[in-house]
Amino acid sequence: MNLLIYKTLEELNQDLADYVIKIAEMSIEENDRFNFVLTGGSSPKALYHFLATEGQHRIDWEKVYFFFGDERNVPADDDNYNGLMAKKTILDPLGIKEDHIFYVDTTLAPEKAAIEYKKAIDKHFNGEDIAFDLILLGMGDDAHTASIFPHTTLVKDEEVNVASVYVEKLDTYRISFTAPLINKADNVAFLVFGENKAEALKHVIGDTEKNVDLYPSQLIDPIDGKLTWFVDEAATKLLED
Ligand SMILES: O=C1O[C@H](COP(=O)(O)O)[C@@H](O)[C@H](O)[C@H]1O
Repeated sequence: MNLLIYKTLEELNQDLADYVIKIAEMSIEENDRFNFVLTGGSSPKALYHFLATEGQHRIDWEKVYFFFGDERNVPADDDNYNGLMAKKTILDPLGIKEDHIFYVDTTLAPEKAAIEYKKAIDKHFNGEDIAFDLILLGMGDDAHTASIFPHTTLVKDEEVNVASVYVEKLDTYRISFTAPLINKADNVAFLVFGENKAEALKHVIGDTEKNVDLYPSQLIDPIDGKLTWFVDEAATKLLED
């Protein structure tokens, strides 16, 4: 595990954008495509804007396929739909074609949406091992990542899959990659900043004994891939040296 700590958000996003571009270049050189899983929520907006502006001419974006590590069970035109946030901040600005974007179909019931999403992934990988080139993840202040929330069925899900999950504290369904699917990726990067994430980060990174039911982000540990944390100083405030 590699922990990178930044003084400012600008430095963090600049470095993370460079890291995304570097992995994209390597993937395109090796496989002529880059399979990139986006994270949702509010944290990645500035990074996506950065990639769509400063990163615009640095790689061939036509060779990039975009996926979502989790989705909220809301219509595609709802502001909470992760796909809409990505559409506005990175996909439309870069002119990404629809057939390179794998949105979660929330017109379907959550369970069916998850099944169909996994089917679309299987089809894209065409029998090859499903190892994404890069999965970006955020982390909530309750230590959830993707939509693997504390004390939910997803914490114990051992299948390499996309699953639907009922999140009691939000009284809503989510559709999410399982931890085993995330852990098959070649590269996983967490983007975490802000003082409100400090308590969760302290446990996720700092605890010697794991409690994944309470801190689901502890489940992320790529089997053969690399895990990198991009965090700001505020989020590391409670970490011991
Ligand atoms: O609900 C979600 O939350 C996490 C963290 O979001 P943030 O707003 O604190 O950045 C996010 O990673 C996940 O994709 C999203 O659906």
